[in-house]
Amino acid sequence: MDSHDKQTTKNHRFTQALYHAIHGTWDVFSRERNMRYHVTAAVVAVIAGFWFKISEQEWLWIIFAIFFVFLSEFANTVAESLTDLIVRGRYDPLAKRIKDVSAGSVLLSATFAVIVGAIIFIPKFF
Ligand SMILES: Nc1ncnc2c1ncn2[C@@H]1O[C@H](COP(=O)(O)OP(=O)(O)OP(=O)(O)O)[C@@H](O)[C@H]1O
Repeated sequence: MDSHDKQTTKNHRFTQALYHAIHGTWDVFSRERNMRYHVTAAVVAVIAGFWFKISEQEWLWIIFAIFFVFLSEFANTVAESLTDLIVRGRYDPLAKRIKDVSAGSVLLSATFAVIVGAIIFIPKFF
Protein backbone atom coordinates (compact mmCIF):
# COMPACT_ATOMS: atom_id res chain seq x y z
CA MET A 1 0.00 0.00 0.00
CA ASP A 2 1.61 3.32 -1.05
CA SER A 3 0.84 6.85 0.15
CA HIS A 4 -1.85 7.24 -2.55
CA ASP A 5 -3.95 4.53 -0.85
CA LYS A 6 -4.09 6.44 2.45
CA GLN A 7 -5.52 9.62 0.94
CA THR A 8 -8.88 10.65 2.44
CA THR A 9 -9.13 14.16 0.96
CA LYS A 10 -10.54 15.16 -2.43
CA ASN A 11 -8.42 14.73 -5.57
CA HIS A 12 -6.72 18.02 -6.42
CA ARG A 13 -5.51 17.16 -9.92
CA PHE A 14 -7.09 15.38 -12.88
CA THR A 15 -4.13 12.96 -12.98
CA GLN A 16 -4.74 12.07 -9.33
CA ALA A 17 -8.42 11.33 -10.06
CA LEU A 18 -7.41 9.32 -13.14
CA TYR A 19 -4.92 7.30 -11.08
CA HIS A 20 -7.64 6.32 -8.58
CA ALA A 21 -10.15 5.53 -11.33
CA ILE A 22 -7.63 3.24 -13.07
CA HIS A 23 -6.76 1.65 -9.72
CA GLY A 24 -10.46 0.96 -9.06
CA THR A 25 -10.97 -0.44 -12.56
CA TRP A 26 -7.97 -2.76 -12.19
CA ASP A 27 -9.24 -3.84 -8.76
CA VAL A 28 -12.54 -5.10 -10.19
CA PHE A 29 -10.97 -6.75 -13.26
CA SER A 30 -8.25 -8.50 -11.23
CA ARG A 31 -10.17 -9.51 -8.09
CA GLU A 32 -13.77 -10.26 -9.08
CA ARG A 33 -14.12 -13.94 -10.07
CA ASN A 34 -17.18 -13.31 -12.30
CA MET A 35 -15.26 -10.64 -14.23
CA ARG A 36 -13.10 -13.43 -15.75
CA TYR A 37 -16.23 -14.99 -17.29
CA HIS A 38 -17.43 -11.60 -18.55
CA VAL A 39 -14.03 -10.80 -20.11
CA THR A 40 -13.84 -14.27 -21.72
CA ALA A 41 -17.33 -13.85 -23.19
CA ALA A 42 -16.43 -10.34 -24.43
CA VAL A 43 -13.24 -11.59 -26.13
CA VAL A 44 -15.19 -14.44 -27.81
CA ALA A 45 -17.84 -11.94 -29.02
CA VAL A 46 -15.19 -9.56 -30.43
CA ILE A 47 -13.33 -12.41 -32.23
CA ALA A 48 -16.67 -13.66 -33.63
CA GLY A 49 -17.48 -10.09 -34.70
CA PHE A 50 -14.27 -9.86 -36.75
CA TRP A 51 -14.70 -13.43 -38.06
CA PHE A 52 -18.24 -12.82 -39.34
CA LYS A 53 -17.47 -9.23 -40.42
CA ILE A 54 -20.52 -7.85 -38.59
CA SER A 55 -21.97 -4.45 -39.52
CA GLU A 56 -21.30 -1.14 -37.76
CA GLN A 57 -24.71 -1.26 -36.10
CA GLU A 58 -24.11 -4.82 -34.90
CA TRP A 59 -20.73 -3.72 -33.43
CA LEU A 60 -22.51 -0.96 -31.50
CA TRP A 61 -24.90 -3.48 -29.94
CA ILE A 62 -22.04 -5.86 -29.04
CA ILE A 63 -19.97 -3.02 -27.51
CA PHE A 64 -23.02 -1.74 -25.62
CA ALA A 65 -23.75 -5.24 -24.24
CA ILE A 66 -20.10 -5.72 -23.17
CA PHE A 67 -19.92 -2.37 -21.32
CA PHE A 68 -23.39 -2.89 -19.82
CA VAL A 69 -22.27 -6.19 -18.24
CA PHE A 70 -18.95 -4.68 -17.05
CA LEU A 71 -20.76 -1.70 -15.50
CA SER A 72 -23.29 -3.91 -13.72
CA GLU A 73 -20.40 -5.97 -12.26
CA PHE A 74 -18.77 -2.72 -11.06
CA ALA A 75 -22.05 -1.61 -9.42
CA ASN A 76 -22.40 -5.07 -7.86
CA THR A 77 -18.88 -4.80 -6.42
CA VAL A 78 -19.69 -1.36 -4.95
CA ALA A 79 -22.92 -2.69 -3.38
CA GLU A 80 -21.14 -5.74 -1.92
CA SER A 81 -18.23 -3.69 -0.56
CA LEU A 82 -20.54 -1.08 1.03
CA THR A 83 -22.60 -3.87 2.58
CA ASP A 84 -19.49 -5.60 3.97
CA LEU A 85 -18.23 -2.24 5.28
CA ILE A 86 -21.48 -1.73 7.21
CA VAL A 87 -22.24 -5.24 8.52
CA ARG A 88 -18.61 -6.32 9.12
CA GLY A 89 -19.35 -10.06 8.82
CA ARG A 90 -22.60 -9.96 10.81
CA TYR A 91 -25.65 -11.70 9.30
CA ASP A 92 -28.34 -9.19 8.34
CA PRO A 93 -31.45 -9.91 6.22
CA LEU A 94 -31.06 -6.47 4.56
CA ALA A 95 -27.44 -7.27 3.66
CA LYS A 96 -28.70 -10.50 2.08
CA ARG A 97 -31.35 -8.54 0.13
CA ILE A 98 -28.82 -6.00 -1.14
CA LYS A 99 -26.34 -8.66 -2.26
CA ASP A 100 -28.99 -10.92 -3.83
CA VAL A 101 -30.68 -8.06 -5.72
CA SER A 102 -27.31 -6.72 -6.84
CA ALA A 103 -26.28 -10.18 -8.09
CA GLY A 104 -29.65 -10.33 -9.86
CA SER A 105 -28.84 -7.13 -11.76
CA VAL A 106 -25.63 -8.74 -13.08
CA LEU A 107 -27.63 -11.82 -14.10
CA LEU A 108 -30.11 -9.60 -15.99
CA SER A 109 -27.37 -7.69 -17.82
CA ALA A 110 -25.59 -10.95 -18.75
CA THR A 111 -28.90 -12.35 -20.05
CA PHE A 112 -29.32 -9.20 -22.15
CA ALA A 113 -25.80 -9.71 -23.59
CA VAL A 114 -26.55 -13.36 -24.44
CA ILE A 115 -29.77 -12.30 -26.24
CA VAL A 116 -27.88 -9.62 -28.22
CA GLY A 117 -25.17 -12.16 -29.14
CA ALA A 118 -27.77 -14.75 -30.16
CA ILE A 119 -29.71 -12.29 -32.37
CA ILE A 120 -26.51 -11.19 -34.14
CA PHE A 121 -24.54 -14.45 -34.43
CA ILE A 122 -27.07 -17.31 -34.70
CA PRO A 123 -28.29 -16.23 -38.20
CA LYS A 124 -24.63 -16.04 -39.39
CA PHE A 125 -24.20 -19.79 -38.83
CA PHE A 126 -26.91 -20.58 -41.41
N1 LIG B 1 -23.68 -10.16 5.86
C1 LIG B 1 -24.56 -10.95 5.23
N2 LIG B 1 -25.82 -11.10 5.72
C2 LIG B 1 -26.72 -11.89 5.10
N3 LIG B 1 -26.47 -12.60 3.96
C3 LIG B 1 -25.25 -12.49 3.42
C4 LIG B 1 -24.23 -11.67 4.01
N4 LIG B 1 -23.10 -11.73 3.24
C5 LIG B 1 -23.43 -12.55 2.23
N5 LIG B 1 -24.69 -13.01 2.33
C6 LIG B 1 -25.36 -13.96 1.41
O1 LIG B 1 -24.36 -14.76 0.80
C7 LIG B 1 -24.41 -14.58 -0.62
C8 LIG B 1 -23.00 -14.59 -1.15
O2 LIG B 1 -22.29 -13.48 -0.62
P1 LIG B 1 -21.07 -12.85 -1.38
O3 LIG B 1 -20.59 -11.69 -0.59
O4 LIG B 1 -20.08 -13.93 -1.68
O5 LIG B 1 -21.78 -12.35 -2.69
P2 LIG B 1 -21.59 -12.90 -4.18
O6 LIG B 1 -22.69 -12.24 -4.97
O7 LIG B 1 -21.54 -14.39 -4.20
O8 LIG B 1 -20.19 -12.30 -4.48
P3 LIG B 1 -19.40 -12.28 -5.88
O9 LIG B 1 -20.16 -11.32 -6.78
O10 LIG B 1 -18.05 -11.77 -5.48
O11 LIG B 1 -19.43 -13.71 -6.38
C9 LIG B 1 -25.16 -13.27 -0.85
O12 LIG B 1 -25.80 -13.23 -2.10
C10 LIG B 1 -26.15 -13.28 0.32
O13 LIG B 1 -27.29 -14.09 0.00
